[in-house]
Amino acid sequence: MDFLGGRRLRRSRRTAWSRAMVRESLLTPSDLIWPLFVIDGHNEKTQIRTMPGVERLSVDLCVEAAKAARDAGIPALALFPNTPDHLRSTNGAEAYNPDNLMCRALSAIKSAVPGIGLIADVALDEYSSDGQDGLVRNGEILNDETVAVMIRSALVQSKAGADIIAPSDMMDGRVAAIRDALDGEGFEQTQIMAYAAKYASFYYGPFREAVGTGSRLVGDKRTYQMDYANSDEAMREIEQDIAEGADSVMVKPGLPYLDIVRRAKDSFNIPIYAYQVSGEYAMIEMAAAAGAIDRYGAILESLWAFKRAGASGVLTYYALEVARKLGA
Ligand SMILES: NCC(=O)CCC(=O)O
Ligand SMILES: [Mg+2]
Repeated sequence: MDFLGGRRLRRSRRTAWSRAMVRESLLTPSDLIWPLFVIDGHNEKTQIRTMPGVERLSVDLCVEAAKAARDAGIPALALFPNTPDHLRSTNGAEAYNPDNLMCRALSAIKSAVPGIGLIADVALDEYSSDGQDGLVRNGEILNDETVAVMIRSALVQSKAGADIIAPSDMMDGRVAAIRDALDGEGFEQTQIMAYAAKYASFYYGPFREAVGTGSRLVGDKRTYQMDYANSDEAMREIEQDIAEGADSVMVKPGLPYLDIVRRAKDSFNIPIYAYQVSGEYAMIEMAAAAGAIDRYGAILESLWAFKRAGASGVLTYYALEVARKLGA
């Protein structure tokens, strides 16, 4: 046969050893960040209907989960509290209660499992009775007033043991404001992982069930989260958060936004994380349960795609399962 230059590209794919030799990206346990949903109580776990296989855990069980994660080689956990209803309010004051669920989980894990990184989500949706990430006045999401509350929240979290503050709210100016406040209180070593390009996405549905905000949310988040039609704007958001002092940035959701991950990787010299969100998890689980796809094959393929796109790591509900299997 007369090939162009005689090249047979299949040659390198013929055997397992050769495929391994030419593989361009790797997936290891240290690429996986595990989100945990925290609830009140002791020895409590509750199911999340739309996230089969993921459970909300009381603080003592989060400590056990953290030990398992550490033993599997997972570098960090991302914590999300399901705040009891009676502690949610329009001003989100529970966000800066030093004894809130988030802070109790941070300090319990930090003292029992000091070797694992703790990422604390900062946004008001987990504490507000409106289900919005910011304070609401006459239907408007207030920017600067929200940032003032977030600063207080970030400080109590840092005192409780957070290693990384992760503002997920998309308010303007919050990275600089949090950096400034942390430095002023002696938390110069606390990192900021900015949810820099967070899209107003339909893929967050199951997460809202998990943290108990879905049923309260009135309207949507399109005045602060990004329009899924945009890519240039994501570069401006990332550039801004880096300028404000972010140590790393995040793109969210994950798989539908791999173009953003790749573009960010090519444009900025900073670690980029992607969040494989709850709706992505649910799609894989439900397709697999219906017999449509091979479950574990699809999971690995999805996680590898993030690495191929240039992500430094992935926040994924599959972290423990995959880290264990990769390490086995
Ligand atoms: N700050 C976290 C989210 O907003 C959603 C994540 C998910 O859907 O898994
Ligand atoms: Mg921004």
